[in-house]
Order: sequence, then structure tokens, then C-alpha cells
Amino acid sequence: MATGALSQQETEDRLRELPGWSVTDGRLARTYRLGTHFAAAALVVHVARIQDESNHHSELTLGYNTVAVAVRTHDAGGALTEKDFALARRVEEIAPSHGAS
Ligand SMILES: C[C@H](O)[C@H](O)[C@H]1CNC2=NC(N)=NC(=O)C2=N1
Repeated sequence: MATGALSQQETEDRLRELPGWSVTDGRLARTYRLGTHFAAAALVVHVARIQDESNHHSELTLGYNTVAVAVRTHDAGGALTEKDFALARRVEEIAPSHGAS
């Protein structure tokens, strides 16, 4: 997958397909809310596995019934790349199975 920095327009186009996600402090980010703290912890583990599989790792913060995901590409000087959006789409696919919203 290409790891070049996305332009502002490319970033906006991709964000439109990912409701709930935003660019915050230069990172592609979303916070999920879950029914229980344990469910939130399970989502963290699932996302961690996806990240290892794809060798792309976000900041992953377990809060009180929340999970915050924030990612950028260090290998591209901290820019947003296709890898960040691919990870976000994968997380979106599995989050509902944990009751995340
Ligand atoms: C060598 C290895 O591919 C790199 O260190 C990977 C690992 N995980 C990564 N994760 C993220 N978010 N950005 C990167 O640039 C990155 N690089």
C-alpha cells in the first residue's frame, strides 16, 4: 500500500466515507462508546490484533467505557496516508460486533 502523504482534498474525500472520524491534532481519530468497561477492553484487544496483522499501530486509549483510536503514519513523517484510512475502515468493520457506537 502506498504510504505517501495524502493531500487535503484526498483526506477530506476519505473522511466523508467515515462518519464519526475526524482529523484531530494531525491524527485520524475516533472515540467509541461501549456498554461496559470490559467490552471496551475487548475492543482494544481486537484492534491491537488488527494492528499487528497490518503492521500499522494507532494510539489506543482505554477510558471509562470508551476506546479512543488515533493514528498517523510515522514512516511518512507523521502525515496521514492510505494506511491510516485502511486501519480506520477495518476498525469500523469490527466495532459494531462489540456493541461500540
Ligand atoms: C517497520 C514498521 O513497518 C514500521 O515501524 C511501522 C509499524 N507501525 C506503524 N504504525 C503507524 N501508525 N505508523 C507507522 O509509520 C508505522 N510503521
